[in-house]
Amino acid sequence: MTMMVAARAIATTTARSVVRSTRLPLQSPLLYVFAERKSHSHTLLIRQMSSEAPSVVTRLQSSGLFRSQGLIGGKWIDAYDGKTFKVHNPANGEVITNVPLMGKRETDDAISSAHDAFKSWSKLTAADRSNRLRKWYELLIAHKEELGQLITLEQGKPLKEAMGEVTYGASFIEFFSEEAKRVYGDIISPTLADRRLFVLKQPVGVVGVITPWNFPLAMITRKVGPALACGCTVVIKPAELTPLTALAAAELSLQAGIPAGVVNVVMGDAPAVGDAILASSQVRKITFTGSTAVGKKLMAGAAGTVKRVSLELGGNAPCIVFDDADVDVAVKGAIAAKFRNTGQTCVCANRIFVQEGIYEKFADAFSKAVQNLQVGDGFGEGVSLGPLINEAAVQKVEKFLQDATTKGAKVLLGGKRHSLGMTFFEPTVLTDVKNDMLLSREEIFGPVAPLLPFRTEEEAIALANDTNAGLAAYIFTNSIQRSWRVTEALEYGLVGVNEGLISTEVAPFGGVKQSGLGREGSKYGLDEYLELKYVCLGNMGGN
Ligand SMILES: NC(=O)c1ccc[n+]([C@@H]2O[C@H](COP(=O)([O-])OP(=O)(O)OC[C@H]3O[C@@H](n4cnc5c(N)ncnc54)[C@H](O)[C@@H]3O)[C@@H](O)[C@H]2O)c1
Ligand SMILES: O=CCCC(=O)O
Repeated sequence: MTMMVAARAIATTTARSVVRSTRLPLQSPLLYVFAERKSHSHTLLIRQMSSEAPSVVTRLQSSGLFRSQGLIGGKWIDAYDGKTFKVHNPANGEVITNVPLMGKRETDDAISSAHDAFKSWSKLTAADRSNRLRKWYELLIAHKEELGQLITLEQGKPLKEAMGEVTYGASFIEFFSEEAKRVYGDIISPTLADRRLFVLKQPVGVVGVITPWNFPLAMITRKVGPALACGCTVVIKPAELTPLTALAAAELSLQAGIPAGVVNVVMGDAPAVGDAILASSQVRKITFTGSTAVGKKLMAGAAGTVKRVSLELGGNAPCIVFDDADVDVAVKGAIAAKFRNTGQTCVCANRIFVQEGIYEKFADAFSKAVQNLQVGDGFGEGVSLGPLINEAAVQKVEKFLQDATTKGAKVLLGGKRHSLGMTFFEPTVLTDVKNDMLLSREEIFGPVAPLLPFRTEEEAIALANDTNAGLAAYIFTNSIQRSWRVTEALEYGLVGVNEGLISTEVAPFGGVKQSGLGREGSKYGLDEYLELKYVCLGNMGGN
């Protein structure tokens, strides 16, 4: 089918594809490696949530996980001046609750609590810390449904995907409960006979943890798991758009026997909280996930007290489909890499490069698969794309689309706000995109898939690397030689070969260039929270 015919066929089915559907999109690859495998009880839960959405908050309240205060030194606290801010449901704009608008004073107290707690937490045996982390993991899993509901409520992602995030987020606590027991030092061969040389590994101290809204649980646990495993204590500042999941997870940490003060949560005035964390010499490390712009500010701010810094920043992932690829595999992988969390993921495919020989075939198959993505309230049955997080996010997508179409890109599917209103956006496919358009230079963070044609392998590599970002990249090819050649040439921290969803707790996650510093998850994730202390034991020939 030619591109024009494909576009017409797609246009006639667009309306059907974007309304709330009662049909489960079994053929959709989006439902989900990260989501739980479908089960009968799971489907029932989604139906129930769909028809009883207003009672979600009541149900969460009765579970004890609906917390709407900050946590400082084990106590649930309002802002000292009583100020609050509203947390909204992005699917309908309703206010879920008010939470304290905290600033410098509350943050300073949270830091003091974490500093006090560090003295005893860091002295526990690794086995003791491990057991408490294990208990926390078990509680997170035991409350997967409530936590999933909370994520859908404040972040908007489909419930099935939200529960997948709980499993994924909890996996970091489980993994690091085990790694806690594997922090080893070293013995170095001495250069002088009467000396013995050792390397001790010790926790860095109090850690400031600043996280984004797109994964309200997993971005916290990926940092707090290794921090606590090493003996550090934390002050968490979750995103103001999604603080409720963080507070529920913190409540479960207390229930797991993690002592008061080890985990603290403050939120409200982000720059005031951030500045207090940066200014404190008691905070020895800051770990941040979020935009590159804020990451740069924090990195500069950390210089004042020479804190260690880990940064997980924005991406601009290329997804390269070579003409020797299996089209079905490439379509499935590209859909998963693009549309997870409605395109609001740092590792989302931002530019889909397709080799000339396969371009039309891929565009056609890809667009047909995108039509099957069901847009709707995350509590709705069969929904695979929720709303964007807020109006600003929609306006950014619109601006990028306008720039692209003005410069010659063509809309093959979607391209505008969804008829559901609010911040829902149609899943969109663009063809004839160029690498110098705005949406190829910056993260789209929305459900827009730009297809960019290329001729040769060298050209694809050059285009893919032509960005300041370097987080995730994806390639689709059936040639093992090409997969290695291209993987080695890509300036990225993660590469998926014939796979669009690659994040896991057991592998290192992080970017190069302006996508960040450091790695999270895996055995390497521990190093970010450990100081090396070299010890020279002298006079070994004496008494
Ligand atoms: N590399 C990764 O692992 C990864 C993972 C998820 C998201 N991200 C990136 O996060 C971005 C989306 O998240 P976002 O919009 O929440 O990012 P953001 O940078 O706006 O906010 C992230 C966090 O920083 C806080 N913040 C903002 N200004 C601050 C300041 N002056 N001082 C201290 N804290 C401040 C926010 O309140 C929030 O908690 C995207 O760029 C995405 O790529 C990266
Ligand atoms: O948005 C970034 C995190 C997503 C992931 O962990 O795969």
